[in-house]
Amino acid sequence: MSKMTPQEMAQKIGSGLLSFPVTPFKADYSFDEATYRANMDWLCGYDVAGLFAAGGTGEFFSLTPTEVPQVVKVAVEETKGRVPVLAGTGYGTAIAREIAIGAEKAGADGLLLLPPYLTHSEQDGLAAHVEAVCAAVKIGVIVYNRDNAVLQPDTLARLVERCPNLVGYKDGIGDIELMTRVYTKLGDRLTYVGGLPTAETFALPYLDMGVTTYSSAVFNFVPEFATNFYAAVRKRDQATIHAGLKNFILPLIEIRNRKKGYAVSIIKAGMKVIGRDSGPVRPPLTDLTEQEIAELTALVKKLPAIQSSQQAAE
Ligand SMILES: O=C([O-])C(=O)C[C@H](O)[C@@H](O)C(=O)[O-]
Repeated sequence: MSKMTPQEMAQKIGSGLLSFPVTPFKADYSFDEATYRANMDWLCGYDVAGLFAAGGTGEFFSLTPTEVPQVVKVAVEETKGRVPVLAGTGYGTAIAREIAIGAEKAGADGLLLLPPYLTHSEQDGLAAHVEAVCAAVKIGVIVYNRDNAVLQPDTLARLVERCPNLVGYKDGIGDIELMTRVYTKLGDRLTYVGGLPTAETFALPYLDMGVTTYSSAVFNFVPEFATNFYAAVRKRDQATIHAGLKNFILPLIEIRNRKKGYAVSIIKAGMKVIGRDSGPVRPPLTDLTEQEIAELTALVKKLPAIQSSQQAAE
């Protein structure tokens, strides 16, 4: 199957909800390919515009540069062309290029460029880093503003002139002024993705800043809720959005905020809650306690009642 052009990829992912699947591990922390395949096949049955293999929720930061293309290859095989598969890449320029090339060879339709490792840098250094990764592949690249990787609008404007395959911008910072300046400067040259932890929280205000989609981690284990919520955001259905935030997202965030790293660990716990146990998180993350899993179970069990009451209200 011919690969999507960067522009086709950008248009597709900007049109719908984005899935960031967990990467299942066995008890010995090795990649659990069979569970990953089962999860991929199941999630492809829902209305998603893209699937990001080995992203943040996929514990990119705990995978080796060799594992990432292996995970991507399985995702590409299992989605069978039903959904575009994008791959995480990152760390320093040399490793980011290596992973990007490997992911493209594995069949990825695009890349999400996560921040460099540890060091902070100036705009011209970040720009050279992004340009080097874009130049290494033909597929589309989405840059991820987050932590030590903050590209300013003028830098982005220079980059899109030099990198035709730079087609997306993911916001992981939550700075409204910066997001507004980026969108005002770059307009429809880029597709914009909301990428803050538990992205549903910010989806409606971000939509008014030109951010038409977001990375939904909870989609992993409550796909009906996540797709209904996204549909409500696109319709600006305030009642459904605020009910979903009040009854599910905000109580989930209360558990998520108890420990560092729980933004990913709680998603793995959610997989256990729905009977798709995807194993432990790899260190340095820690898993939820049994008590916290019981709280999450109670939250998930209430969802059907919430959704049916919303449908009744419509
Ligand atoms: O790689 C990433 O940025 C993510 O996995 C982001 C998450 O999906 C985040 O948006 C969330 O927790 O909803």
